[in-house]
Amino acid sequence: MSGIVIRNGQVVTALDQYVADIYCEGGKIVAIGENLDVPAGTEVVDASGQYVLPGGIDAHTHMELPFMGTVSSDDFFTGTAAGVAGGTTSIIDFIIPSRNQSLIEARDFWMNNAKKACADYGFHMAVTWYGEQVEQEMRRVYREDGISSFKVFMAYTGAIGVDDDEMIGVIDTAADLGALVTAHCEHGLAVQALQRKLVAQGKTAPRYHAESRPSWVEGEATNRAIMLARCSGQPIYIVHLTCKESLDAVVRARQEGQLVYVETCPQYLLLDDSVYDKPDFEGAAYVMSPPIRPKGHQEALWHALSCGLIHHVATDHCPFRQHDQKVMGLHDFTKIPNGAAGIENRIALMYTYGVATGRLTLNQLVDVCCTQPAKIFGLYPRKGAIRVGADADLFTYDPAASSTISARTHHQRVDRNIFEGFEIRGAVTNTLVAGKLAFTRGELRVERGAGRYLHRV
Ligand SMILES: NC(=O)NCCC(=O)O
Ligand SMILES: [Zn+2]
Ligand SMILES: [Zn+2]
Repeated sequence: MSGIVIRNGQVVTALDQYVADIYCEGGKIVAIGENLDVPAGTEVVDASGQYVLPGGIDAHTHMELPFMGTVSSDDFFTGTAAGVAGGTTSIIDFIIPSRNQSLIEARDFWMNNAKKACADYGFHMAVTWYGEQVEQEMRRVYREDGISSFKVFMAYTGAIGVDDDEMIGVIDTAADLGALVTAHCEHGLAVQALQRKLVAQGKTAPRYHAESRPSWVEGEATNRAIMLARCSGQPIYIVHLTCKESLDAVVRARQEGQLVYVETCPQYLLLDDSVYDKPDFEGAAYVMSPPIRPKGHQEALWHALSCGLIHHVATDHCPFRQHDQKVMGLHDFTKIPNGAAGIENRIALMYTYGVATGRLTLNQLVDVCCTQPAKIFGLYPRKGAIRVGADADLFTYDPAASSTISARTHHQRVDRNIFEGFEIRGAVTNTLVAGKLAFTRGELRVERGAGRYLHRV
């Protein structure tokens, strides 16, 4: 099998930066060094003046998710392809059974959908109800499918949300398995009460989505999730953390010696809640849960990221088209499908607004976008590393390029981009997935179904 060599790039890992060639064959990194001798016929990528990073991992995506009466608009193929265009080569998506549905039945449905992915994929298993059957099925997916992380929603009460009693059951079973519990933290009943009051007052526009889910509603649930994990002596992973109140809860727990992993997303770092005041229902594009926060929270998140309190920047990629999906909530914000796209822009945004502004080092960017998710979710050092024997998932980044984000030019299958008009410094120039050039000079060369399932035990 002929290989591929990336020549003369500045190789950047979570720890190092050095100039080297990287030779890949059979889907793996085979050699790293200066002026490597490679077999005749080897494809050459010239990365002079560019960075070479480990393929990005996005541990929070929702491809073709059935949700709020519709289905998220990127499927596993289009969503992973958009990720590849942005330097992301692996995702961890969520299997989300409906309440009372068998976890095994849901697993089969999601596994079948994901076969079309063009980049590697794993799954967290959401647990949306709890009992003896669920406990047995958690054990089964851990054993059979290497699903080593479970997710609970403290929001979405009456749909996929769980109560505290159910959450304790999930934490205890996960503890017994040595698996990690991840939590969406918002007080579900408080949100519902606020929604009812706002709608009764005729406050039905997208802005009221944010008002129905204030930061303290998230902060309370974050604190409670941490406390419930502590009762079982377990770590916990907080997904899409957005606000100071939640950070306070995390800091308290960390000071007391509890391991709390934290994830945030670019939208919470870069946008403020003025987006909900856009005219003509455009604020609906930003309806996601938790919502975009008022000014002030973003700086606190950047600080937490730069000092290592936040481990992973994921996207919560969950796109819904404006014209036929978001519009379902035109007269009632509670019916706007929650979610937005982001997988394609994550790394470029973190480079532009993190590294280029001096808030993050390049090594930190690699850490939070590539290495930490691999370590936390059982993929390291196969993923998240540039070393001999690791998967040949890599991308090159040209710091001299520039562009502007737009829904007109992105690959995500959605008609809005919540970062529309954002200036970008640098560009992803080549992405290798398992040693194959899947994106080069602006052209996607992805193969439907080429992605491999990631067993994580
Ligand atoms: N975040 C969001 O609004 N939609 C996707 C589901 C979730 O992560 O809560
Ligand atoms: Zn969530
Ligand atoms: Zn999500």
